[in-house]
Amino acid sequence: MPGAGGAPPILDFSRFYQGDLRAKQQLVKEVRNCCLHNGFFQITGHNVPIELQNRIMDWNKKFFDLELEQKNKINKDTSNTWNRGYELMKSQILEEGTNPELKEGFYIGDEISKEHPYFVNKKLNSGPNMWPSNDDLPNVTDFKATALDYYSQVVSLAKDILKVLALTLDLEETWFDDFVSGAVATMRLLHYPSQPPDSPAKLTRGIGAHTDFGCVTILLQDKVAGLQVYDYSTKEWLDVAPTPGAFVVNLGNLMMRWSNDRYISNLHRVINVSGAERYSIPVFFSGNPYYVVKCLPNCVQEGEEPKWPPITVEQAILDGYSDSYGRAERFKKDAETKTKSEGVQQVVVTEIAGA
Ligand SMILES: O=C(O)CCC(=O)C(=O)O
Ligand SMILES: [Fe+2]
Repeated sequence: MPGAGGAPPILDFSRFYQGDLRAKQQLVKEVRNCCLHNGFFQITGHNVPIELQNRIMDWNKKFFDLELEQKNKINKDTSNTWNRGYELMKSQILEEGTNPELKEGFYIGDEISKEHPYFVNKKLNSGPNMWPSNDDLPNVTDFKATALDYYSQVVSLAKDILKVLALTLDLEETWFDDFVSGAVATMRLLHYPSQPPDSPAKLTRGIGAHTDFGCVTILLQDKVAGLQVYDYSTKEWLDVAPTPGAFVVNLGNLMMRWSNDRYISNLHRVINVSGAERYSIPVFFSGNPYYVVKCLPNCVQEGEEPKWPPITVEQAILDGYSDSYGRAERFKKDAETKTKSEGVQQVVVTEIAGA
């Protein structure tokens, strides 16, 4: 039975679209098993064309092939947008005690205007997006069109996945509609350089062990492995081998809160010891920033207290980001202080993280 154990199984999502009720119920059952087991599954049979997946992955590689100086012109910290643009290597630490992560990123969201209420009110994910110039990245209009097409198709898939998730929780298929209406989502192009084989022991991560902050994440991997999911029953890290055309889907913290921890927002990480460059594209579906997520009535027994207090989507996401980027900032400051106090020019970061 898919979802009963081991690495995230591949489920055929076309059963959601086919109109065969028995097949759809079987899909719901398989998804529920995965949610209860480790909150991860993979899907094929979705409507996002493989050709579009390939095109956005090609652009991902082309973007990160630019010179650092070109990427830095659209650094996400140099604009008044939130979470849009280029993110330098080593700017985040998701796992306390590890080194700044060996990944660089590029954040893209809805192409909203400066008049949009989310931008005016500085709500989550405020745009507009930042794109390289055509001089730096020839044919950038195609990059932009491909990225936005991919983004909107994956966001639409996320909404279908939420319908299935509602059914797994014995709710109406439309239960998440208010949360979905006006939802924000963030797409992140990622590049992980290859790491030395002793990386796990040296506390070097492509991305440290973390859970995702939002509701559901839909991830596209290229051909290079490196993603691992934690298995609580065996206390082992399970590899999620890339499968052409498949998306990896995982539940985020909001889904865990809603279900009073019945569903798992699971730890995962990336350590790329493959010897090759790794690229991936997660799309984080956060939801309507104003929406308040609170324990579902059917996930709490009579007389039992919900494990989590209600929280707005916006607060939950902001907390997650500020923890992880704040940690990287503190790490840099500690490293500087240590450098000054010891009078040395270079800091061996692994020593500090392990200390
Ligand atoms: O690159 C991957 O495979 C995973 C990325 C991830 O977990 C994240 O960005 O939250
Ligand atoms: Fe993640």
